Amino acid sequence: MDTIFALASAQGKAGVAVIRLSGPLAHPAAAALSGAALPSRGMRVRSLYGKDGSRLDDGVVLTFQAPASFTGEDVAELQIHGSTAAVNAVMRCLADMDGLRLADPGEFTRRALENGKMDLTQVEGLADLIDAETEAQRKQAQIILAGELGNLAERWRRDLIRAASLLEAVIDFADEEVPTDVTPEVRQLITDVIADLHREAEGVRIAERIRTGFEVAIVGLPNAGKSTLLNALAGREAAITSEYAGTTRDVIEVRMDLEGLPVTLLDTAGLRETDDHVESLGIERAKKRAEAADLRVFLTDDPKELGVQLLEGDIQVLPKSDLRNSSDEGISGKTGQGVDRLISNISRVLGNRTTTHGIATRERHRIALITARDALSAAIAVLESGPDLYDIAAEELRTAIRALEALVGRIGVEDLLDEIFSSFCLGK
Ligand SMILES: Nc1nc2c(ncn2[C@@H]2O[C@H](COP(=O)(O)OP(=O)(O)OP(=O)(O)O)[C@@H](O)[C@H]2O)c(=O)[nH]1
Ligand SMILES: [K+]
Ligand SMILES: [Mg+2]
Repeated sequence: MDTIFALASAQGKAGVAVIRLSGPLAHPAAAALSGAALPSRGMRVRSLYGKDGSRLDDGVVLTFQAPASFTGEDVAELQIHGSTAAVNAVMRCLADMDGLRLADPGEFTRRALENGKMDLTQVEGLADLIDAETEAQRKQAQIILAGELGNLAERWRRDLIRAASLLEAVIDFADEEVPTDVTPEVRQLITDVIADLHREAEGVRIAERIRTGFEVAIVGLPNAGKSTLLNALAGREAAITSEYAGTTRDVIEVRMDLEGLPVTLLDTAGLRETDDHVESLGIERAKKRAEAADLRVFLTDDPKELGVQLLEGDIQVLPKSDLRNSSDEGISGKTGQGVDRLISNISRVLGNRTTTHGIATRERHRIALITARDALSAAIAVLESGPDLYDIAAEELRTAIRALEALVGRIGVEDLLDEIFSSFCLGK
């Protein structure tokens, strides 16, 4: 096994940079750099030296002993000054050592997976945590990273293995008297797992939104003030505004952290009949994106004049409140009036939806869950037909068990790994 190394902290200037080494030569390499032996686990303040004996930098050297490390291998971490030149000097020195090479993206985590330090869902949770920008994303990622989906899958798997072995027992003793009828227990075990799988699969859509962000479209007539509102929400001039009706054509996206929820705001072309070819293309886009969005904010006095229907949860606000008599109604992107209220309305609507989801977060999870669920439903149907078909029911159970094993990466992971790790940054 190669010993790998990489910059574990971000590129660029910083107070401290962390270079991580993992593998059989991690400790000897760190010792060679620091000019003296290191404890098998511990922390030392050391100067680091190049091959020619010149001092490269001072730092802290941490050693972790296999299997008690992130990767499960011997690991060393060099905490040095976060200077591009110092990092480069130390990295060059490591690259020159026999048996050491630069890690591929995600390779530390891949080793952790291979050494059983985490399952596949936890690897995904780690990737999500590193990508997390909002509170909701952080919390969701940490639940998965803690292994809760893996624990659930393990519990389902145990129940299904028990159900399968009860069936096998009946099959094996087909010609003899079976002491008790096992089907009620088998059916109970299976239906309980089906209910759990169903609930988790249903929750993925929302969890996926927390991961990737909710889309909120601003919709209205031309000149309603949509782009001005977008800019007020974004706190910057993301979209062109002007007194000309039909200014916005392309959909303009602004990513925001809305009270902890990741939201992509969409500014769209004003809806109207038009002979302008380009504008009508923009209006087509506006309609499509607004329809697909998780939530629509209608900036209008009357949704009917837009020819659209308000769906449950959609928000209607009266435009240009600064030009109206009653001051507490409506919104003004120009003065900022009502903008905070709109933000809390959006996050309340989206927040209400996020309370229902479970632990599974990805389309990959959903596919594994429904594959298992459908196999179990088939097993239940077959069970009704009596003992002759128990072997078919048992086969359906094994299909479900395999799907759960794939979920946590116990089987069939190789083809998935490259895809998952391609999203990892170097040094992770
Ligand atoms: N008084 C007032 N004027 C506004 C407000 N919002 C926008 N305006 C003005 O109304 C005009 C249109 O604003 P935009 O933000 O470009 O409107 P829009 O809905 O994006 O227009 P299109 O992209 O053409 O559909 C501009 O002259 C803005 O300065 C507001 O809240 N109050
Ligand atoms: K305009
Ligand atoms: Mg506009």
